[in-house]
Amino acid sequence: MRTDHILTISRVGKSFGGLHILKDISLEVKKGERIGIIGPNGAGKTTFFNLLTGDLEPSVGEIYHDGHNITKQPNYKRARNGIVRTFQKNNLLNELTVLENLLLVLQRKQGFGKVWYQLRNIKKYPRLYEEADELLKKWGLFYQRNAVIKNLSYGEQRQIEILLGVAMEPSILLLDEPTAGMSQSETDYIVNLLYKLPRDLTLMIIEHDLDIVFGLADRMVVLYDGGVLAEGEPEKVRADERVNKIYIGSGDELVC
Ligand SMILES: Nc1ncnc2c1ncn2[C@@H]1O[C@H](COP(=O)(O)OP(=O)(O)OP(=O)(O)O)[C@@H](O)[C@H]1O
Repeated sequence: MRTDHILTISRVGKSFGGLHILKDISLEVKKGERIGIIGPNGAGKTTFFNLLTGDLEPSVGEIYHDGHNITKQPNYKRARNGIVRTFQKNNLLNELTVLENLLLVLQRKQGFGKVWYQLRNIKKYPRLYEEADELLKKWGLFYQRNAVIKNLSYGEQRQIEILLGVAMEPSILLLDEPTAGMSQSETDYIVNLLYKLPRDLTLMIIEHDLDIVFGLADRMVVLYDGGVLAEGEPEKVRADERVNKIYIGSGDELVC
C-alpha cells in the first residue's frame, strides 16, 4: 500500500437492507489535501463520512489510513489515530463552559483522563490550562472562555466544536457542513479559521455553500446517487456539464 496517500478508499459501498446508498467509491487523498465534497441532498455525503470515521462499516470495499487497513477499526480508535470529525449538529457538553469542554479534549488527547467526560484532578495539570488558553487566544475565542455552552448561539457553539476538533491535532479533519445554520459573521469566522488551518492538515469538507467549498478545496468530489459523478480540480468540476445539470434549479447554481 502506498503511504504518500494518507487515505485510500477502495471500491467502498454501503447498503441498508436492499438500499444501495453508496456504490463503488474509490478515492485517494494526499497528506495536506483539502477535499470538498458536494452533492444534492441524500447523495450519501454524510454516510460517506460515517464510513471514514468508523461510525458505519462499509458493506463492501476497504479503507486505509496511512497505509493501515482500518476498514473494521472502531470509531474511537480511528479518532485516537487522528481521524476527527465535526458533526452537522453540535456535539458539545452543554452544561459545561467552553474552557471545560476544551480541557476535556486536551486531557483525552494527552491520555490523562481515563474517563473522557470527567475532568479528573485537572487542576494538577496547569499546562493543560495554558494550552487551552493559548488555543482560545489563537483562534480569537478567549472572550468565550467561561461561557456555558448552552448559553451560546448555535453558530457560536459550532465555532467551539470546530475548535475542539482542531485541538485534537488530527491528521484528517472531517467537517460536515461547518457553516450550516450560521449567520454571515459566524460563517465568515469559520471560513477564516479554515483558511488558517495548518497546510499539512488533511481536510475533507461537506459544504452546501458552493462558493466557500470551491474557494477552499484543492480537489472536489461530487457525489450523486451514491456514486462519484465528478472529481478533480475545482475549476474543472465547476465547468463540468453533468455537475451543473444536477445543480440547475436547486438554488445553488455553479457560477463560473
Ligand atoms: N441508517 C440508515 N438506514 C437507512 N437509510 C439511511 C441510513 N442512513 C442514511 N440513509 C439514507 O441514505 C441516503 C443518504 O443519506 P446521507 O445523509 O448520507 O445523504 P447526504 O448527502 O449527507 O444528504 P444531506 O445533504 O441532506 O445531508 C438518504 O436517502 C438516507 O435516508
